[in-house]
Amino acid sequence: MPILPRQATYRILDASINRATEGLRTLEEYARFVQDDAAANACFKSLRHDLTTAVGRGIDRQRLIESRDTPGDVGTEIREPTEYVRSSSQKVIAAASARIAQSLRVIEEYGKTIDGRFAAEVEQIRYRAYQACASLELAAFTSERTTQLAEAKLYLLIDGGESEQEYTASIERLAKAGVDIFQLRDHSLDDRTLYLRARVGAAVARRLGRLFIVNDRADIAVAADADGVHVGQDELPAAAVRAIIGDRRLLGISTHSIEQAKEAIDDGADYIGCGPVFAGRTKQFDAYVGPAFLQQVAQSISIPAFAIGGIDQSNLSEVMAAGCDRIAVTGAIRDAEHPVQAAESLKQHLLCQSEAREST
Ligand SMILES: Cc1ncc(COP(=O)(O)OP(=O)(O)O)c(N)n1
Ligand SMILES: Cc1ncsc1CCOP(=O)(O)O
Ligand SMILES: [Mg+2]
Repeated sequence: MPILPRQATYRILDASINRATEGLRTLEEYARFVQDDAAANACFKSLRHDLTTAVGRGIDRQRLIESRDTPGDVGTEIREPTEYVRSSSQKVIAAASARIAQSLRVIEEYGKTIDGRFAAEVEQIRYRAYQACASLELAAFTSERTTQLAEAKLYLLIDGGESEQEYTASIERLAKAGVDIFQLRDHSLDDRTLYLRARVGAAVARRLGRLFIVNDRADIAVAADADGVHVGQDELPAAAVRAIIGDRRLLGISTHSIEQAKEAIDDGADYIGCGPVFAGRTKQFDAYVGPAFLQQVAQSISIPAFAIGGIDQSNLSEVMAAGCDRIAVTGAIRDAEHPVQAAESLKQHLLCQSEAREST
């Protein structure tokens, strides 16, 4: 005795099979055209093919097609506003992965009422799909981070703020004003508060499509699910940081000479900080590298390099004249009368410089 009218079961199966194959195709295209990953591309293709074969063997195609009634489907009108928004390709992957998992489960469950062997075959496909989707989603996360880093111009070092609310509101305002990367650098916080601020800051930054880095503390960067960590010359060496953060998070290293910059690349840094260029109010130094170091970096360093130290609107042209169009700042924004306007203005100048360079 069927648990549902056969027609309804076939309608469910038809819709879910379409959903699953569309989701698999979405990931197949990402693996092929975005990741250039032949193995992942082949994996999704074979999942799609195996599902189609299983359906061909276990389900009567004519009944599937006959059951289709798109105009009479009460579900086609129901849409969540979020279905129309994917703020990044990584979100496309996440949505497609969820759709695949759900629809394979639906096919399996309703398939059991038609043919147990078919349901068992779909179950195996579902397990393979879980694994393949998770790998692609992780790879998408990593490549999105790298792309965001490559495009970043304005990097802001922030403290933990007066309260969590003030801190998150400030990140939101400044992200909208054009800050690409936030770094939590606050030596006054206890570990618990540092972790909590890092966690909430990383979540807010991710929602807004910005990167979030933790200063000095690889352990907190991982625990808070931040995008990476920044270390100086006297802190944990790169290999030790990598052992904690893995390959998927970003590693930034401070450099004060061209030799250190080259060493940072050899050690696997994703980006470098170059400074201190000028004297500023945030941190005092005995010596400054000046724009000459930035010029050396521009000529011979291939990874993103952020000039840091006393940079503001008054000396930005010197930094840019040295060939550097990425900066990391604190005081220029924190101490400005209007921090949002200061961020907007710095960003605008940096972008103008990059565009001018690209067009020559
Ligand atoms: C982007 C960036 N560049 C340089 C630094 C300085 O790091 P470090 O030399 O380790 O000094 P502290 O920040 O730890 O005082 C940075 N934080 N970020
Ligand atoms: C942490 C750090 N490292 C080199 S300069 C600097 C401080 C950057 O702040 P500011 O932009 O206010 O000089
Ligand atoms: Mg440090």
